[in-house]
Amino acid sequence: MDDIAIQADRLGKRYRKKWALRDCTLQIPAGRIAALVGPNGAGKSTLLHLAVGLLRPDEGEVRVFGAVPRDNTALLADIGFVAQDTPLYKDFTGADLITFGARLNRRFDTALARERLAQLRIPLDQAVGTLSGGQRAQVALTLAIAKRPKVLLLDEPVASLDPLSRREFLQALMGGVAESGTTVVLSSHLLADLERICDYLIVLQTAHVQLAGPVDELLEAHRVLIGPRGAGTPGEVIRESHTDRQSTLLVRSGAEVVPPQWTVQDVSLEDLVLAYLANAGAGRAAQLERAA
Ligand SMILES: Nc1ncnc2c1ncn2[C@@H]1O[C@H](COP(=O)(O)OP(=O)(O)OP(=O)(O)O)[C@@H](O)[C@H]1O
Repeated sequence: MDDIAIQADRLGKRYRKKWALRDCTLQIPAGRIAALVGPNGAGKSTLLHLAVGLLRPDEGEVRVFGAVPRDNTALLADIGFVAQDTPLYKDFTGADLITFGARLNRRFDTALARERLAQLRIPLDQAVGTLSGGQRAQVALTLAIAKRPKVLLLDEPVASLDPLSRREFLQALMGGVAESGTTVVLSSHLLADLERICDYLIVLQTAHVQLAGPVDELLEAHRVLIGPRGAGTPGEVIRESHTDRQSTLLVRSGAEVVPPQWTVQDVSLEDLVLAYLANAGAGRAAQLERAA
């Protein structure tokens, strides 16, 4: 189906006995900018590597625009991928890499690549191995964008950028994507950045999907309630904290009427992600305790 860019069905990847990703079922609609979040080791890079076909699943499957990436090399032209450590041929200059990119990719936009690097004042004639970490990240991102992919997978693309470059990069990404309709999946720990630009959210914790869906629907479906401790609560409690007298709850709510003793507040993306991660963490700790 063309309106679904990435579809995972019970997708799993294991290293020896340990699952890096398990039972991952999700659909990322085309044209979205999806945030992939979760703590270190949650399985974010594994999911991205499976989606680009660099890893083979041990269970289930992932499809990109309906095709299985590992079996379908033609699909690679439609996928741009920047790995976490932005690997580049270190002895090559930016100009070499642009020439290389243009030879390998039919749709490669040489002018865009040159312009972007010039704007960033990254010299085209310098070996990329001698550029700073942030500059190398920008070169890798530029090459991926210039490929004009239908799906762009970015593994922590802004981690090594300074705050201004980060903001500029994310703005450029949003602008470029809005024009071209590219679907972007971007993993990051920087929730405030993600809140500004992403309209789809995937939360991973210890190899499992905790939450996935359009950001606006997820924010709409949750709220923070503040009220007297012990009062009955409407909705499913995801996260709670208490003082002697007062409770603060993050709840998934339906159409229930909130009793008047509760004050209702909207939820931010950061509140939502942290609540689900903390909740999952508590659930896992209890499971481990029971298993011990
Ligand atoms: N090549 C490998 N061999 C063995 N275990 C691996 C390998 N690659 C990943 N793992 C394990 O799989 C799990 C998921 O790793 P992954 O790199 O996908 O996490 P991540 O969410 O991207 O983490 P981070 O935020 O630190 O980048 C981790 O427990 C990791 O140790």
